Amino acid sequence: MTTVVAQGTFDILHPGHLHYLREAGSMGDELHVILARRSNVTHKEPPILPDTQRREMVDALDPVTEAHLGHESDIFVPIERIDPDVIVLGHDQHHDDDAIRRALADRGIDCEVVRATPHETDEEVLSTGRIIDRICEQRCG
Ligand SMILES: Cc1cc2nc3c(=O)[nH]c(=O)nc-3n(C[C@H](O)[C@H](O)[C@H](O)COP(=O)(O)O)c2cc1C
Ligand SMILES: Nc1ncnc2c1ncn2[C@@H]1O[C@H](COP(=O)(O)OP(=O)(O)OP(=O)(O)O)[C@@H](O)[C@H]1O
Repeated sequence: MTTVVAQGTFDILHPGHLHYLREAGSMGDELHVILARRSNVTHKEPPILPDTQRREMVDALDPVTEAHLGHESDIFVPIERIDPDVIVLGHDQHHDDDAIRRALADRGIDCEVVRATPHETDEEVLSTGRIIDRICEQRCG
């Protein structure tokens, strides 16, 4: 049994999220997704939707075995509980792969860290931030 972890904000869902979760899911038997707590999203605009509703939506997606709300202060607490074989970082996530590998090793967690690929399509796929910009451009006076 191979357990895979994906993670992110997942505010307003779009096909880029599905691509990432399908790819992560294809790497194992179970896919657990950790959602960033609103209080920890400080590197960009905080999510519009509440933590519980973002978790509920991701939990309902086909590739996902279970979605979990992240820890408030220590991102390795859910990892210790889930005990994954693979952590899949998003293609554009700002995390330092080697720093995560070192932190896992320091805690005695034996887990691979890999990067997902970008979603390549002919049609433009907007990120959550760009969807919100588009709503503002088209719907706000
Ligand atoms: C291995 C791993 C575990 C994480 N666990 C948590 C967590 O428990 N709580 C949390 O608020 N954020 C957690 N995060 C951070 C977010 O899921 C997300 O990666 C971060 O907010 C960056 O957002 P981005 O998707 O815009 O890059 C974790 C990230 C990684 C790489
Ligand atoms: N177009 C895409 N292709 C592949 N993966 C994507 C794409 N968009 C988002 N993801 C992945 O989905 C996960 C969650 O993304 P997240 O919701 O944090 O950001 P986002 O959708 O890019 O929006 P934002 O504009 O808020 O950064 C991340 O791992 C991210 O890399």
